[in-house]
Formats: sequence, structure tokens, C-alpha cells
Amino acid sequence: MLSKEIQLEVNKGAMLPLMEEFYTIQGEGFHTGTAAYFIRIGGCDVGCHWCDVKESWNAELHPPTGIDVIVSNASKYSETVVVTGGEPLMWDMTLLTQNLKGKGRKVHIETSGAYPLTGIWDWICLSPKKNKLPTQTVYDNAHELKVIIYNKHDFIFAEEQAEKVNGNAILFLQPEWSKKEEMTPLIVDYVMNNPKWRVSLQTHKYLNIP
Ligand SMILES: C[S@@+](CC[C@H](N)C(=O)[O-])C[C@H]1O[C@@H](n2cnc3c(N)ncnc32)[C@H](O)[C@@H]1O
Ligand SMILES: Nc1nc2[nH]cc(C(=O)O)c2c(=O)[nH]1
Ligand code: SF4
Ligand SMILES: [Mg+2]
Repeated sequence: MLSKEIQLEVNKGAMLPLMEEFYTIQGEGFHTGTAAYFIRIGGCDVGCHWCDVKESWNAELHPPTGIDVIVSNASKYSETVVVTGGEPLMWDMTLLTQNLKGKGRKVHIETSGAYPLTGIWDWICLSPKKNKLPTQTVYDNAHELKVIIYNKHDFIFAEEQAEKVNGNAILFLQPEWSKKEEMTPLIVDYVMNNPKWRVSLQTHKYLNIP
């Protein structure tokens, strides 16, 4: 149990349950191949059975950390900071993003969109999940839509989500990692037949980097 004081700071978004932070190469989506500092915030209740960071789900396992500390670490490394999780939009992102922007950083988010949008973002990557569909604010503001393909039905889900997202969002299909041998060839065919979509791979896993 957190003390009352710390709980109040977390509620305001002045402290956040920080799981890990690392400087790496963005492995996925539109900004693939570019250097970025990742901040992974604990806590997620969406429950994707194939999630590759299940250790993030229980926020209580990750210490509430002041955003001043998070921002000063992140600013040392990179022009671009990617906020991910867990599900970062479970927390109020206003103060974190204001402070990162104050340091002149470009601020990106990786989100399922399952909670309303908070924060000021230079780039929003929406990866919608069937278990807990995105809120309208995230559909309206996303810069990219990245749908994970675990089975053939996910192509239908992807088209449904493309109908809901704003018309400027760039559309990606990304194979679920454990199904990549089976799904990647289907994605390749699908994109050739439906060229509004692009392929996204988890390139950091091929490069053996975080
Ligand atoms: C771990 S999630 C954290 C951010 C947020 N909860 C979300 O789902 O967008 C980061 C990205 O990894 C993707 N992802 C998670 N597990 C994956 C897997 N096994 N294969 C492919 N992509 C995966 C998610 O869809 C999301 O785009
Ligand atoms: N290199 C690298 N790129 C990523 N893009 C999105 C990631 C995430 O887990 O949100 C991720 C990640 O975990 N590592
Ligand atoms: S929403 Fe993101 S963090 Fe949560 S279970 Fe799904 S992939 Fe994992
Ligand atoms: Mg990842």
C-alpha cells in the first residue's frame, strides 16, 4: 500500500510507477530505426494473452518515481522520448509530457488507447486491442494505427479499427512475435493487395537490443 501522500502525487501524475527506462532504437512502426529513450510505466488491465511485457501489469511492483527524476534522466540521452508500458494512459500524462516538452524533447506514446487521452504528444501510436477498445479521443488524435496480427481474424479487426481512426493516421500491420513465421507471409500478401497498409516488424528483437 502506498502512503496517502504518495498516492496523491500518483493521482496528479507527479509520480508514476516506473518499471524501466532505456536508450535504444525504436523497433516498430513509423519511426522504426531511430534512436529514442524509452520510459516504461507499470500498470495495465487490458490483458492481451500474447503481451511481451506481462511483468509490467501489476503497478504495485513498480516504485512510484517523481517525474522530475524521470525527465532529467530521459533528457540526458535523446531528442526523442517514447512513453510506453504497461498502459501509460491509465495515468495522468499531463505533467510528464509538459515537463519533457519544457526540456525541448519530442514526446511519443505507445498506447492501446483503452483510456482517455491525457498529455501533449508529438506522436501517438495507437495499437488497439479487442479486449478493451480505444476511446474516441485516441482514435481522433492518433498519428499511426498499429494492429497486431495473431490470427486471420485480426485482418478483419484491423479494417474495423481503420474505419474508426482519423483519416490521417498511417496504417500498420505487425505480426505477433510467437506467430511471426505463420503470419508474416499473410501480412505481406495482405499489404500487396491492400496498399493503404504498411508492414511493421519488431526489428529490435531481430537486432537483439531492448
Ligand atoms: C507492450 S505494449 C505497451 C503499450 C500499450 N499497452 C499498447 O499495447 O500499445 C507496446 C507495443 O508492443 C506491442 N506488442 C506487445 N506484445 C507483442 C507481441 N507479442 N508481438 C507483437 N507486438 C506486441 C503492442 O501491441 C504495442 O504496440
Ligand atoms: N526497441 C524497442 N522498440 C519499441 N517500440 C515499442 C516498444 C514498446 O514496448 O512499447 C518497444 C520496445 O520495447 N523496444
Ligand atoms: S495493452 Fe499493451 S501492455 Fe497491456 S497487455 Fe496489451 S500489449 Fe501488454
Ligand atoms: Mg516492447
